[in-house]
Amino acid sequence: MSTLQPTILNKPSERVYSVAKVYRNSCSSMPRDYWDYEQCTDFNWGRISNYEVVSKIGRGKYSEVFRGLTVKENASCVIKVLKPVKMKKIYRELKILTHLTGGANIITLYDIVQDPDSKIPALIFENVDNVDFRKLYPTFTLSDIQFYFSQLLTALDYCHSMGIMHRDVKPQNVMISPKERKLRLIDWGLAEFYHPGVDYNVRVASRYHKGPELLVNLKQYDYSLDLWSVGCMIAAIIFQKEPFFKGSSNADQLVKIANVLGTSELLQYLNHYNLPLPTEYDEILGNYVRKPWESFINDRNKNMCCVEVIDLIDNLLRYDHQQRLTAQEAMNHPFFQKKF
Ligand SMILES: Nc1ncnc2c1ncn2[C@@H]1O[C@H](COP(=O)(O)OP(=O)(O)OP(=O)(O)O)[C@@H](O)[C@H]1O
Repeated sequence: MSTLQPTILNKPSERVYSVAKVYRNSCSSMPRDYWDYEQCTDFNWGRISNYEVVSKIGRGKYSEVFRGLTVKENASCVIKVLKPVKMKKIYRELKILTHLTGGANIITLYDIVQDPDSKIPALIFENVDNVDFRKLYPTFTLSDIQFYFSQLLTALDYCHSMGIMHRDVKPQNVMISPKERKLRLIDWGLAEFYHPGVDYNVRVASRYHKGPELLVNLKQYDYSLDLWSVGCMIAAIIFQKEPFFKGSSNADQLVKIANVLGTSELLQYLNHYNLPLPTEYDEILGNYVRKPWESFINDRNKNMCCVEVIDLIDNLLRYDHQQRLTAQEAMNHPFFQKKF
């Protein structure tokens, strides 16, 4: 076996100002090949001839996705053909998926195959008969929200416990088949291994679901980033405002957040971690007073706005990532205990 070189993947920053409240040593307690997707890249490749493309279902930034069939069993599957990106990113997604597959409500990875000529990898997944969230979410009762979000939080608690942050939680990445009452968290292409004190790239997640930490360039973020995105999803459904924070650019996204959570509270957050407000906000950030959640209640959504769900939203949509509920705390929140 060749000796592994030192790596920056788990190298803490010179100034460590924030570490995860939970599961901070999940990766360090595992052998190096668990998290080192740069130097430990042995995978069991399957045979591409075992799968057949049926029709196209989607096109993402990083892939083309097809509905497919397994040749032997004639069973349905999903084939995600990756676009040419850095091998490092591909290996990261493959490694993370091989660790997480089999976890509750995590999309199951059946196989990884490679086109023999182009060497382009394709991932073979279980199929979910997803109903588009724009059609599905408006039909949700509080009991449905309770059911599906406890499923989503279970998936997140599992990946966090395995030392992995998803970093792109949004409705488009949560497949739901209401007929089977099945939820699967998909798209692990931006997911990353968590190591305490490491500076991460803040250019992750999709604009409307980006946590404030990403928008203020706080690089030592952790699993709690995913809980912000969950908060955005729940708030959007409850208040019938999709998406809940609709920024027209990354900078405007933070302005939209400050408009609700307040400007002085944002400055307090930055102050707490001794970080400057990036200069791009100088001209655009107004002095907003925090809005009470009740101000989002109206005649159309009032039946959804129970005290417990508002309190859950309040405890997820916190500037300070360390003050947000963890996935496990969220699952134990009174909203999930209530009988509807
Ligand atoms: N297992 C699956 N079952 C059903 N549909 C799926 C499945 N996997 C992916 N899809 C569909 O394909 C789309 C793209 O998949 P995915 O998000 O994994 O690709 P991506 O290239 O990383 O996308 P993005 O640009 O949004 O990051 C999904 O939004 C979904 O509509």
